[in-house]
Amino acid sequence: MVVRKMSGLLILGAGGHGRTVADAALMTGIWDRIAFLDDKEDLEEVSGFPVLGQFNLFPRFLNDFDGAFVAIGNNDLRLKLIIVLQHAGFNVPSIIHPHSSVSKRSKIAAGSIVMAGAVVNTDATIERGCIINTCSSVDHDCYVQEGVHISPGSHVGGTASIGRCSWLCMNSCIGNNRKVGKNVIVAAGSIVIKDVPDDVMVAGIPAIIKKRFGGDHIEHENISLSALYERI
Ligand SMILES: CC(=O)SCCNC(=O)CCNC(=O)[C@H](O)C(C)(C)COP(=O)(O)OP(=O)(O)OC[C@H]1O[C@@H](n2cnc3c(N)ncnc32)[C@H](O)[C@@H]1OP(=O)(O)O
Repeated sequence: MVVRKMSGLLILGAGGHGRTVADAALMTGIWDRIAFLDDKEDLEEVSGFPVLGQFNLFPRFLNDFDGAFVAIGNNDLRLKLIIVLQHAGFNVPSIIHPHSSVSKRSKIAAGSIVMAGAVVNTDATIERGCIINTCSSVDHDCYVQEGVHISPGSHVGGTASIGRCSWLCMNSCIGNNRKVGKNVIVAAGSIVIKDVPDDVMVAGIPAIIKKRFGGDHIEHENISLSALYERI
């Protein structure tokens, strides 16, 4: 008889996104024991899964779980926490929902999730800590940098690139070959037909710049674990 090894997954963030991550993880058949950490006080259980304490307790659980995953919607914070976990020695997996379609020729990096109904096409790269949310698509040869969230129903045409920590809100579209900068928000339902610079919010059809942000990017890899943790 073949006995399949199952594993425990610790999820940081017990909100709606966290519970969706738990669901996807269980659906893969790779994980069979889920527990959460969450900074909400006195939370002991969500959807039948235990909440073991607040985020800062994570080092305690290094030997109790085979993987740890960050399920926080804020792109910058999600990426920082993933880096903290990796520096602390945790295995941070990627999670691919079995009802998504992910090309064998694509790359899905650590801490990224591809949700149900999503498509990642051939030779696309999804870097660390991205959310490829429900029924979205990232087409051939795209490059999606770290910490990006592609919201439900959004589509990225072939050979486009999306910069670090950008957020494509629901039902937005990025034209093929377009470059979207870092720390960009593309508002819901917008269609991007021209390249978008860093640190802006764009909206509409065609999408135009509506807001400009400060541009406070942190080079995460170059700062120490303690410095990173202080920033969280
Ligand atoms: C599983 C899940 O649930 S994943 C979560 C998915 N969530 C989403 O996709 C969030 C969707 N929310 C949006 O798209 C919001 O509109 C946001 C986040 C972009 C709003 O950003 P804000 O900074 O609050 O924008 P604000 O309301 O100040 O609007 C600024 C300007 O953009 C315009 N604008 C905002 N959103 C849109 C939009 N979707 N389409 C067109 N124009 C828009 C406003 O009309 C305003 O224009 P004006 O300056 O000419 O008057």
